Amino acid sequence: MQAEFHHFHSSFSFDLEMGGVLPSVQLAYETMGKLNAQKDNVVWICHAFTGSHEVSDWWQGLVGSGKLFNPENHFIVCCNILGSHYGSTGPLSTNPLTGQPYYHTFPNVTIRDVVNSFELLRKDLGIDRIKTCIGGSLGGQQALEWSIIQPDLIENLILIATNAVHSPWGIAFNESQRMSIEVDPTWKESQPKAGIEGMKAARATALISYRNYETYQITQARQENTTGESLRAISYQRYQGEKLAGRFNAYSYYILSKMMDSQDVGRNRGGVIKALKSVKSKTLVIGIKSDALFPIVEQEYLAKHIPGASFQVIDSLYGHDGFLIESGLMTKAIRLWQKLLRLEVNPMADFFKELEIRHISYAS
Ligand SMILES: CC(=O)SCCNC(=O)CCNC(=O)[C@H](O)C(C)(C)COP(=O)(O)OP(=O)(O)OC[C@H]1O[C@@H](n2cnc3c(N)ncnc32)[C@H](O)[C@@H]1OP(=O)(O)O
Ligand SMILES: N[C@@H](CCO)C(=O)O
Repeated sequence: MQAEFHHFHSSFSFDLEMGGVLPSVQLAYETMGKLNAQKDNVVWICHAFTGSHEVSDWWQGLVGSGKLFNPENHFIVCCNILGSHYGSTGPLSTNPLTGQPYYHTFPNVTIRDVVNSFELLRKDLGIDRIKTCIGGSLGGQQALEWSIIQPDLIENLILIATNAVHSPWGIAFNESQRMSIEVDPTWKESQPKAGIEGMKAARATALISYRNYETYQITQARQENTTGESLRAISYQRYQGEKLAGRFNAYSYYILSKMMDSQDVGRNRGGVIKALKSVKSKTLVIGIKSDALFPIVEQEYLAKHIPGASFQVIDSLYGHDGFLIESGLMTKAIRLWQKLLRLEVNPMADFFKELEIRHISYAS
């Protein structure tokens, strides 16, 4: 079944959490399958940092005919997030008030703003209930936030390699990447490629956090009797920067890294634990053992405080990026959870008693 691409447009001004305003909003989104008569087959997939709404492309292992999310049974929706590069309102869009691209004037957008923009699209599509909402990393931050903003909307929530509050470690990585962009002399300019060399360096730094020591040992092993520029890890870092520069812009990179930093589900809600306790969705949390950026202690924390949540760990050579790559393991984990839900079994209670000490130290 073919993916369909659409644009939603709202000509109303859209207020942002940090005080900015977008005079109008456009959202690019992909759908697969059809909304059924009962309107109970919606799967909403939230994409990550440099991803796009083209989930049929970047998550082929999970989405498609015969896959876990099958358009023959499900109505699958994935929406490009505000501030991104792929067709939703972002820094390269024209500001209708000035007739010029936003560039540096694009306002800060938080995870909550993204969820509020999804709400516009959801209502336009006539969706009253989401059967399953799933996301990894920045996408998981959106899915979690949505389940808190609208506690009766999402029946099943799947959070992968994500967190409730973005950590000082994660913020430090993001700030270091923004610093790389800022020192690019073209960053001050107002043109689509401003800061692009800085963004290449930022991506190379980010890659280190998306993978880990072991990944590089195996995929970029030193060859015997080589040194200098021919060391594999050197050309790999440079190639990855070039590759992203071919499909993204530095303004979006900057804005979306700040969006990731904004994640704190407890903000103005009486704290993180209170916010997590308000989640009513049946929840599966998946952590990746080798994730250096969103370490599994963050997913343990989610699963401990979201009522009735299940928790599964998968092993991957790819660290954090495993959520984009390990389709087989994620499918297995989700199918097992679906089976346990049918049997009404939650094997988590004893597990969390054992982890109590670690959670206390993480929360304090
Ligand atoms: C239009 C769009 O693509 S947007 C939607 C898709 N993108 C997203 O959703 C964003 C998230 N995706 C990603 O971050 C990545 O694509 C991932 C994590 C899924 C996979 O990462 P990849 O970069 O493909 O994997 P990996 O780290 O194995 O690198 C492979 C690439 O590096 C190259 N490479 C590997 N080692 C080296 C080296 N030593 N020197 C130079 N190049 C190298 C490979 O030739 C390969 O190049 P190619 O991508 O042009 O084929
Ligand atoms: N590789 C991912 C990592 C962020 O989760 C991306 O570029 O979106």
